[in-house]
Amino acid sequence: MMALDVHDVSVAYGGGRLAMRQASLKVRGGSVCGLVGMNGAGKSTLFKTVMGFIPPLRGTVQVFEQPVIRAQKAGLIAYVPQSEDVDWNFPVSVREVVMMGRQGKMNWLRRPSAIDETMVEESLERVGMSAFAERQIGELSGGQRKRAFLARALAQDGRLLLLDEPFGGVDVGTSEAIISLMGELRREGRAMLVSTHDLGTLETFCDEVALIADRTVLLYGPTGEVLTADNLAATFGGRSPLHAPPPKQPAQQMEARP
Ligand SMILES: Nc1ncnc2c1ncn2[C@@H]1O[C@H](COP(=O)(O)OP(=O)(O)OP(=O)(O)O)[C@@H](O)[C@H]1O
Repeated sequence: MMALDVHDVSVAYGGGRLAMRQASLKVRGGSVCGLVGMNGAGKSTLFKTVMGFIPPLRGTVQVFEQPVIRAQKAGLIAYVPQSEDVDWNFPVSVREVVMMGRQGKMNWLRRPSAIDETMVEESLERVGMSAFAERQIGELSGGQRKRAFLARALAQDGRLLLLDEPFGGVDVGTSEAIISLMGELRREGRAMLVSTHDLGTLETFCDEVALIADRTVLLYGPTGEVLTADNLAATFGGRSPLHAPPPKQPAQQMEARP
């Protein structure tokens, strides 16, 4: 089943300039799609559109074959924000953050059930954060902060996970733990859209990659096919970060040498 189907979507903030134009992208259930592009290319805008924060001016977004609003209400979409988007001074413990993932599933009294409690404990355990459950979020390291918000997404039990730069500022151990967790989630049939600036690791965890440039999806498809020098040059404005630039001297000049 298609977990995410973005079809011909254009959006604008506050009715101004287009921040996303005619973008299309599909992500299957049980797969990971990497999202790469320069700063300002439109990755966060795509996330916000998929979460239903910005209504498209044109086009459609479907999550597990439902309109976004319905998918959100059903708790199908879980979001792991960029660290910059979180107020780390907010007085809340790790366990409380993870419990927030259960809110959509609680009754009107908002009192956690035994299932909610179990899901929270299991999620903390899965990301190796049980020992930090009572810690205030402002007192965590960068990697621990990521793990806490990953646990919140796990507790929510979403089927489409949006991870905004999960590898930003984390050490090798945490990066490996996140990649291994993504493998488990993929085997459970969940889908993931993962934005990253770390092109070197894309092939280790992505089934597919979407290249975002100039506020649209330039291209998406199987990782090996998409990550060519030409495609990366088109995405990063001729400055492909994976490959060295071509030699400056034209071939003819070299032939003329003795
Ligand atoms: N709140 C906003 N109001 C108006 N324009 C915005 C807003 N947020 C982003 N934009 C514009 O929309 C375009 C896409 O920005 P977006 O934040 O989606 O890029 P990004 O790929 O996530 O960049 P980064 O890698 O820097 O996070 C940019 O031209 C940006 O200036």
